[in-house]
Amino acid sequence: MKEMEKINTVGFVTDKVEYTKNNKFKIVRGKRKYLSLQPTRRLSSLQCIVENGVASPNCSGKVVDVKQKQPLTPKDWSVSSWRKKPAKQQPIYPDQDAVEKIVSHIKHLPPLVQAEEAKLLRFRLSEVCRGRGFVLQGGDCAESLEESTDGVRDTVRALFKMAMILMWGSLEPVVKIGRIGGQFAKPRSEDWEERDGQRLPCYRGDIVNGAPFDLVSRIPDPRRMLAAYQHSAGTTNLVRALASGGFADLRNVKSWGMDWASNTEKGRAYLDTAERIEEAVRFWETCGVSVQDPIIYSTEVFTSHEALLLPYEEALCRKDPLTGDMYATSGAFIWIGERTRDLDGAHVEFARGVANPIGVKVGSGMKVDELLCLCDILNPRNEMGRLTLITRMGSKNLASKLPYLVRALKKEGKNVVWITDAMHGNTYKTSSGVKTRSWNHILEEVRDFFAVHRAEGTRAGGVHFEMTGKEVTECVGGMVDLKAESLSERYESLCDPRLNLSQSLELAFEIAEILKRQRQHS
Ligand SMILES: O=C[C@H](O)[C@H](O)COP(=O)(O)O
Ligand SMILES: C=C(OP(=O)(O)O)C(=O)O
Ligand SMILES: [Mn+2]
Repeated sequence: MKEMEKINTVGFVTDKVEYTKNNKFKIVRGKRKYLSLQPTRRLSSLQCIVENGVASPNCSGKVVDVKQKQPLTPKDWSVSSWRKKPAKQQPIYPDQDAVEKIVSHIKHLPPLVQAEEAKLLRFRLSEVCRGRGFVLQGGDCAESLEESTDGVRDTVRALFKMAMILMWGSLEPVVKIGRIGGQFAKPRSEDWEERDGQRLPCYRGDIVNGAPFDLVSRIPDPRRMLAAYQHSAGTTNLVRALASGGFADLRNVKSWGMDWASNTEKGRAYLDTAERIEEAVRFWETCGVSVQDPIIYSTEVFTSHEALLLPYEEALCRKDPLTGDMYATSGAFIWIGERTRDLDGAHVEFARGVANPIGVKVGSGMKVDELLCLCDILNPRNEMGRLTLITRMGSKNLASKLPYLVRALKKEGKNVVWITDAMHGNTYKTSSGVKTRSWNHILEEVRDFFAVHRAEGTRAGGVHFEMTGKEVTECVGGMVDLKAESLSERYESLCDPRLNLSQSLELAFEIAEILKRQRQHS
């Protein structure tokens, strides 16, 4: 048996391993050290990360000497333990038996994502937590069951373009997470909606009821859970297909839809950056790295949604045969919303038992003690990559409210990824009652988020947007200078206003600048 010092892995080396026959290896000393700054997706047969005695996702080597694994799913938890807790924001279905019938049916359907995808994302997020990489999470506020293939493709491609811009600025990997393939359930401020004297239940997302303002549409219908499952299956499949081949034509900046940029000096600077990205890709092609190479044309995009509708989430929990842990297979990443993050509530109870990477929205009312408790409940082993905190405080509040939280978590040594949702704290209604957000407020909140982390010596780990690849007219401002009067021209969102493609790209260029400055000063 040959002893080897250091095996290069995705980003780690094990101190010492022993080769056994058939290219299997065992860890002699379990300590891991970070080795490479450039995690790679392409692993050779002997490359592997060992965490908790379990080989990493994508690992084709085999660990023969595993340490006793501690289960990620706690013993005092079950897929239905949330039912004993108060569950906010759940629809009131007229026929509960029909709900349970659909739920039992979904329990027997294939998972939408594999545990391996959730594990891989957890690893990617652990890298961000260690200070390597940046998260880009984005997509619709509320997905539609009527969304077309083109709509999904446009959003994913918008995410790709934004990610390329951010990578250019940060020179770090960008972890792409779509609000896609399951973002169908919406928490609402009001239970009822009134129009012209008629009062109906509010719209709670296509998985619950229909958006049209009529009684039939607004009555919660459990069959929609099945429809949402099927739509999510198709969307997730499309996202995977795009991820494995959708990058190729994006090396041509002309296909980015950046006509809006050519009229101003700032816009021309963006175009210049875009052209430099194109040149960089061409340079590598000249060096012999083919565009057919997966490293150029393939990438990773993970699915995510708010785990709000608990009977549906329960129905899609599956045990990972490799580890025995339970995973929410409705999406790779799930989060708990601002309205349902009560410490003793059903949503926190559900999320604490699944082994996925999870997120929690953090509004300006979050108390330090409350957040520390959430960290303890949701990440009792304080593992990197498990917990992402998504601030959504609004441009008026973030600079004054976030520092206390960041400082307290740093002091307690809590391992979290901080990202900012610069949308939900910035919503307002125009004088004619249309929900909108201003591009300037969004950028302001992002800037403050970076500034707070810089001042506290912590890491701004990413951004979260409601956005689409279409040129909708839902948020005001940006270089296209969208005015409140124009919002009705193409307002398509089923719930909150999204950034359109040009507003999203413009924001990505601004964030890339921040990341670049940060890199140059570090
Ligand atoms: O997406 C988030 C919430 O569901 C949304 O902001 C709620 O909107 P409302 O305040 O109009 O109910
Ligand atoms: C409901 C959402 O946000 P929040 O919980 O932050 O209001 C959302 O992101 O869709
Ligand atoms: Mn929203």
